[in-house]
Amino acid sequence: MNQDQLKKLVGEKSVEFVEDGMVLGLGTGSTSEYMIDALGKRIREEKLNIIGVTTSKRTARQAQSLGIPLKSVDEVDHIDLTIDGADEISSDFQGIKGGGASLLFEKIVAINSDKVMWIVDESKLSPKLGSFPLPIEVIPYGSQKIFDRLEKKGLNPKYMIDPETNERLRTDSNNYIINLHLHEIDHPHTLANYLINQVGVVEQGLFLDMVNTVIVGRQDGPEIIQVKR
Ligand SMILES: O=C[C@H](O)[C@H](O)[C@H](O)COP(=O)(O)O
Repeated sequence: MNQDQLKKLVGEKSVEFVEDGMVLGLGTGSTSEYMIDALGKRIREEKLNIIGVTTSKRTARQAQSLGIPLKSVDEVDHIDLTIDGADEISSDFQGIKGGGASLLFEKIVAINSDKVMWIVDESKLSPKLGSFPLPIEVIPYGSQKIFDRLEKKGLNPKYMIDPETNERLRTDSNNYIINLHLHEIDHPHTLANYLINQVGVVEQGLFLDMVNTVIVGRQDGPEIIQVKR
Protein backbone atom coordinates (compact mmCIF):
# COMPACT_ATOMS: atom_id res chain seq x y z
CA MET A 1 0.00 0.00 0.00
CA ASN A 2 1.22 3.50 -0.76
CA GLN A 3 0.90 6.44 1.65
CA ASP A 4 -2.45 7.49 0.25
CA GLN A 5 -3.91 4.00 0.63
CA LEU A 6 -2.69 3.91 4.24
CA LYS A 7 -4.41 7.24 4.88
CA LYS A 8 -7.64 5.85 3.43
CA LEU A 9 -7.31 2.73 5.56
CA VAL A 10 -7.07 4.68 8.84
CA GLY A 11 -9.71 7.19 7.76
CA GLU A 12 -12.17 4.37 7.20
CA LYS A 13 -11.14 2.50 10.35
CA SER A 14 -11.64 5.58 12.54
CA VAL A 15 -15.35 5.95 11.78
CA GLU A 16 -15.97 2.51 13.32
CA PHE A 17 -15.56 4.38 16.63
CA VAL A 18 -18.45 6.71 15.82
CA GLU A 19 -21.73 6.02 17.64
CA ASP A 20 -25.22 7.26 16.91
CA GLY A 21 -25.94 10.60 18.62
CA MET A 22 -22.33 11.74 18.88
CA VAL A 23 -21.06 15.27 18.48
CA LEU A 24 -17.88 14.84 16.45
CA GLY A 25 -14.91 17.13 15.85
CA LEU A 26 -13.90 16.81 12.22
CA GLY A 27 -10.22 17.32 11.46
CA THR A 28 -8.51 18.80 8.43
CA GLY A 29 -6.14 17.36 5.84
CA SER A 30 -5.91 14.54 3.34
CA THR A 31 -6.32 11.77 5.96
CA SER A 32 -9.31 13.50 7.53
CA GLU A 33 -10.87 13.79 4.09
CA TYR A 34 -11.02 9.99 3.88
CA MET A 35 -12.50 9.87 7.38
CA ILE A 36 -15.20 12.43 6.46
CA ASP A 37 -16.09 10.54 3.26
CA ALA A 38 -16.47 7.34 5.26
CA LEU A 39 -18.47 9.16 7.93
CA GLY A 40 -20.81 10.61 5.31
CA LYS A 41 -21.37 7.09 3.99
CA ARG A 42 -22.18 5.69 7.45
CA ILE A 43 -24.57 8.57 8.19
CA ARG A 44 -26.34 7.99 4.87
CA GLU A 45 -26.54 4.22 5.06
CA GLU A 46 -27.28 3.83 8.78
CA LYS A 47 -29.27 7.07 9.19
CA LEU A 48 -27.05 8.10 12.11
CA ASN A 49 -27.75 11.26 14.07
CA ILE A 50 -24.40 13.04 14.13
CA ILE A 51 -23.43 16.68 14.60
CA GLY A 52 -20.06 17.70 13.15
CA VAL A 53 -17.85 20.51 14.45
CA THR A 54 -15.39 21.38 11.71
CA THR A 55 -11.80 22.59 12.07
CA SER A 56 -11.46 24.53 8.80
CA LYS A 57 -13.40 26.04 5.93
CA ARG A 58 -12.11 23.22 3.73
CA THR A 59 -13.55 20.55 6.05
CA ALA A 60 -16.81 22.47 6.40
CA ARG A 61 -17.21 22.53 2.60
CA GLN A 62 -16.62 18.77 2.35
CA ALA A 63 -18.95 17.94 5.26
CA GLN A 64 -21.69 20.18 3.86
CA SER A 65 -21.39 18.53 0.45
CA LEU A 66 -22.00 15.16 2.15
CA GLY A 67 -25.01 16.46 4.08
CA ILE A 68 -23.37 16.13 7.52
CA PRO A 69 -25.18 18.49 9.95
CA LEU A 70 -22.74 21.04 11.39
CA LYS A 71 -22.53 23.35 14.40
CA SER A 72 -19.79 25.66 15.58
CA VAL A 73 -17.82 24.85 18.71
CA ASP A 74 -19.74 27.59 20.53
CA GLU A 75 -23.11 26.06 19.67
CA VAL A 76 -22.48 22.65 21.29
CA ASP A 77 -22.19 21.91 25.00
CA HIS A 78 -19.64 19.16 24.44
CA ILE A 79 -17.80 17.23 21.72
CA ASP A 80 -17.67 13.45 22.27
CA LEU A 81 -14.75 12.70 19.98
CA THR A 82 -12.50 14.57 17.57
CA ILE A 83 -10.86 12.62 14.75
CA ASP A 84 -7.98 14.41 13.03
CA GLY A 85 -4.75 13.77 11.15
CA ALA A 86 -1.30 14.78 12.40
CA ASP A 87 1.99 15.75 10.80
CA GLU A 88 4.30 14.00 13.25
CA ILE A 89 3.81 11.86 16.36
CA SER A 90 6.63 11.07 18.77
CA SER A 91 7.09 7.80 20.62
CA ASP A 92 5.51 9.39 23.71
CA PHE A 93 2.48 10.47 21.65
CA GLN A 94 3.09 14.18 21.49
CA GLY A 95 2.25 15.71 18.14
CA ILE A 96 2.92 18.41 15.59
CA LYS A 97 -0.09 19.62 13.63
CA GLY A 98 -0.77 22.51 11.31
CA GLY A 99 1.03 21.51 8.14
CA GLY A 100 -2.23 22.35 6.39
CA ALA A 101 -2.44 25.69 8.27
CA SER A 102 -5.47 24.70 10.35
CA LEU A 103 -3.84 24.33 13.75
CA LEU A 104 -5.80 27.10 15.50
CA PHE A 105 -9.30 25.72 14.95
CA GLU A 106 -7.96 22.16 15.30
CA LYS A 107 -6.61 22.97 18.75
CA ILE A 108 -9.75 24.81 19.85
CA VAL A 109 -11.89 21.84 18.84
CA ALA A 110 -9.46 19.29 20.36
CA ILE A 111 -9.23 20.91 23.78
CA ASN A 112 -13.03 21.06 23.93
CA SER A 113 -13.40 17.35 23.14
CA ASP A 114 -13.91 14.50 25.60
CA LYS A 115 -11.64 12.28 23.49
CA VAL A 116 -9.13 12.94 20.72
CA MET A 117 -8.13 10.43 18.05
CA TRP A 118 -5.31 10.92 15.53
CA ILE A 119 -5.21 8.96 12.29
CA VAL A 120 -1.89 8.71 10.47
CA ASP A 121 0.04 6.58 8.03
CA GLU A 122 3.16 5.04 9.57
CA SER A 123 5.52 7.63 8.02
CA LYS A 124 4.25 10.18 10.58
CA LEU A 125 5.79 8.35 13.54
CA SER A 126 9.23 9.36 14.78
CA PRO A 127 11.13 8.84 18.03
CA LYS A 128 11.34 12.59 18.71
CA LEU A 129 9.39 15.55 17.31
CA GLY A 130 11.04 18.06 15.02
CA SER A 131 11.64 16.44 11.67
CA PHE A 132 8.39 18.10 10.52
CA PRO A 133 8.59 21.92 10.61
CA LEU A 134 6.66 23.35 13.57
CA PRO A 135 3.96 25.79 12.38
CA ILE A 136 2.97 28.79 14.46
CA GLU A 137 0.08 31.10 13.60
CA VAL A 138 0.83 34.81 14.00
CA ILE A 139 -1.22 37.93 13.34
CA PRO A 140 0.22 39.80 10.36
CA TYR A 141 0.83 43.06 12.28
CA GLY A 142 4.25 42.78 13.90
CA SER A 143 4.89 39.35 12.43
CA GLN A 144 8.26 40.40 11.04
CA LYS A 145 9.35 41.34 14.56
CA ILE A 146 8.35 37.89 15.81
CA PHE A 147 10.12 36.32 12.82
CA ASP A 148 13.33 38.26 13.61
CA ARG A 149 13.19 37.25 17.27
CA LEU A 150 12.72 33.59 16.36
CA GLU A 151 15.61 33.81 13.93
CA LYS A 152 17.88 35.36 16.55
CA LYS A 153 16.99 32.53 18.89
CA GLY A 154 18.16 30.03 16.26
CA LEU A 155 14.69 28.61 15.59
CA ASN A 156 15.08 28.81 11.82
CA PRO A 157 11.76 30.44 10.85
CA LYS A 158 10.27 30.54 7.36
CA TYR A 159 6.89 31.94 6.33
CA MET A 160 4.48 29.37 4.93
CA ILE A 161 3.85 30.22 1.28
CA ASP A 162 0.56 29.73 -0.53
CA PRO A 163 1.44 27.57 -3.56
CA GLU A 164 -1.36 29.16 -5.58
CA THR A 165 -0.42 32.80 -5.09
CA ASN A 166 3.25 32.43 -4.16
CA GLU A 167 2.53 34.97 -1.41
CA ARG A 168 2.52 34.39 2.34
CA LEU A 169 -0.30 31.99 3.08
CA ARG A 170 -3.33 33.38 4.95
CA THR A 171 -5.11 31.06 7.38
CA ASP A 172 -8.90 30.80 7.77
CA SER A 173 -8.50 33.58 10.36
CA ASN A 174 -6.46 35.67 7.91
CA ASN A 175 -3.22 35.21 9.84
CA TYR A 176 0.24 34.10 8.70
CA ILE A 177 1.98 30.82 9.50
CA ILE A 178 5.67 30.79 10.40
CA ASN A 179 7.28 27.36 10.20
CA LEU A 180 10.19 26.58 12.51
CA HIS A 181 12.69 24.19 10.96
CA LEU A 182 14.13 22.63 14.09
CA HIS A 183 15.03 19.02 13.16
CA GLU A 184 14.82 17.93 16.80
CA ILE A 185 12.72 19.26 19.66
CA ASP A 186 14.27 18.24 22.98
CA HIS A 187 11.83 19.98 25.31
CA PRO A 188 8.43 20.40 23.64
CA HIS A 189 6.65 21.83 26.73
CA THR A 190 9.32 24.49 27.25
CA LEU A 191 9.24 25.44 23.58
CA ALA A 192 5.42 25.54 23.55
CA ASN A 193 5.40 27.86 26.57
CA TYR A 194 7.99 30.16 25.04
CA LEU A 195 6.14 30.41 21.72
CA ILE A 196 2.66 31.00 23.11
CA ASN A 197 4.02 33.81 25.29
CA GLN A 198 5.24 35.84 22.30
CA VAL A 199 2.78 38.70 21.76
CA GLY A 200 1.26 38.27 18.32
CA VAL A 201 1.50 34.48 18.33
CA VAL A 202 -2.08 33.20 18.20
CA GLU A 203 -1.29 29.48 18.53
CA GLN A 204 1.53 27.04 17.98
CA GLY A 205 1.47 23.56 16.46
CA LEU A 206 2.68 21.43 19.35
CA PHE A 207 -0.31 19.36 20.50
CA LEU A 208 0.88 18.06 23.85
CA ASP A 209 -0.74 15.59 26.25
CA MET A 210 -3.87 15.68 24.15
CA VAL A 211 -4.41 12.47 22.21
CA ASN A 212 -6.25 9.44 23.61
CA THR A 213 -6.19 7.07 20.63
CA VAL A 214 -3.87 6.83 17.63
CA ILE A 215 -4.67 4.74 14.57
CA VAL A 216 -1.55 4.01 12.53
CA GLY A 217 -1.82 2.78 8.98
CA ARG A 218 0.62 -0.09 8.57
CA GLN A 219 1.22 -2.46 5.68
CA ASP A 220 -0.41 -5.31 7.57
CA GLY A 221 -3.44 -3.26 8.63
CA PRO A 222 -4.43 -0.49 11.03
CA GLU A 223 -2.82 -0.50 14.46
CA ILE A 224 -4.95 0.97 17.24
CA ILE A 225 -3.01 2.47 20.13
CA GLN A 226 -4.76 3.58 23.32
CA VAL A 227 -2.63 6.24 24.98
CA LYS A 228 -2.57 6.21 28.79
CA ARG A 229 -3.21 9.70 30.25
O1 LIG B 1 -3.35 21.82 9.42
C1 LIG B 1 -3.44 20.65 9.08
C2 LIG B 1 -3.60 19.52 9.99
O2 LIG B 1 -2.90 19.64 11.18
C3 LIG B 1 -3.50 18.14 9.39
O3 LIG B 1 -4.17 17.29 10.26
C4 LIG B 1 -2.11 17.62 9.23
O4 LIG B 1 -1.38 18.53 8.45
C5 LIG B 1 -2.09 16.23 8.56
O5 LIG B 1 -2.51 16.32 7.25
P1 LIG B 1 -2.54 15.10 6.26
O6 LIG B 1 -3.58 14.18 6.75
O7 LIG B 1 -2.90 15.71 4.92
O8 LIG B 1 -1.19 14.48 6.24
